[in-house]
Amino acid sequence: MTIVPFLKMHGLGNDFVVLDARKQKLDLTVKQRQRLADRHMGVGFDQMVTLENPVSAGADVFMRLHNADGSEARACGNATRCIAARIMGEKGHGNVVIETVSGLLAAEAIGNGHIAVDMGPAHLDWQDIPVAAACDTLHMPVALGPVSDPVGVNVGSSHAVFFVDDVNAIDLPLIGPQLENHSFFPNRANIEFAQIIGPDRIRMRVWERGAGITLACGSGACGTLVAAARRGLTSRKGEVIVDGGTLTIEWLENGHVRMTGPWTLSYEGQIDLDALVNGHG
Ligand SMILES: N[C@H](CCC[C@H](N)C(=O)O)C(=O)O
Repeated sequence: MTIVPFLKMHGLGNDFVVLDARKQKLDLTVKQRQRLADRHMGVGFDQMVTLENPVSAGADVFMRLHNADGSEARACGNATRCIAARIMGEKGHGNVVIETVSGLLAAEAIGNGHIAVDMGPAHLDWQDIPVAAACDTLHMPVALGPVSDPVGVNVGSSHAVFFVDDVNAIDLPLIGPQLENHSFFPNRANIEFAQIIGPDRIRMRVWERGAGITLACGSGACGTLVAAARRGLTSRKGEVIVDGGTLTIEWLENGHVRMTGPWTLSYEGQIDLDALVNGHG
């Protein structure tokens, strides 16, 4: 038996299983993660977060991320707010630094249960997305059915943002997976569809790399605001309205992206990981 501290947390309906591996090492296989992610056989999640002891000085915790398909994710905005809130509770103060494979993320409690996170710099070069061929990421040569000409942004995770007239008219389950796995994205990509509502408001829906349709994607909201500002469609600060709620995103003058929004904890307990991931049937 491997009894592990277990949390179910949510950022605007983007849902996470949080396993605490700070006292005992956890090393799940891809198949075991997929089993845990299964909403019928396991517990279900968009991303799984494993908390580990930090490596870098100044970090309060290390956050490792995996998608529902078992693959590793390099950033997750919604999970970062959840973990920041959790670690703030542990430490008893409102400023924490979360370490990830993509770097150190500083988070701050700003009241009303909201957390602001510096998601780090928005990377815009084609090699940073990454994409298969040299291009200006402001206009990437990708098209499928009714959508074309996305903007590429890497905010720890890779995003391709397509601007559309009506996000509700997009057949996400049809074109989402084809774009995620498009040959132009050698490491796959998160795919956002964005509709400009006003100079500081964007409606966005997402097909997440490794997780499919989710109700929200924090790094995707960051990428979307940066893409819109680069195209001159919005200012550098605005609200991104996803299916699960609203995030405030600001592309700071120093090139970093600041994301502000809520978090939720719905369950706290322990699980027998062996029984759950290996199954009985
Ligand atoms: N839900 C996450 C995004 C996860 C990105 C992941 N799907 C990948 O890059 O593989 C968020 O709130 O930012």
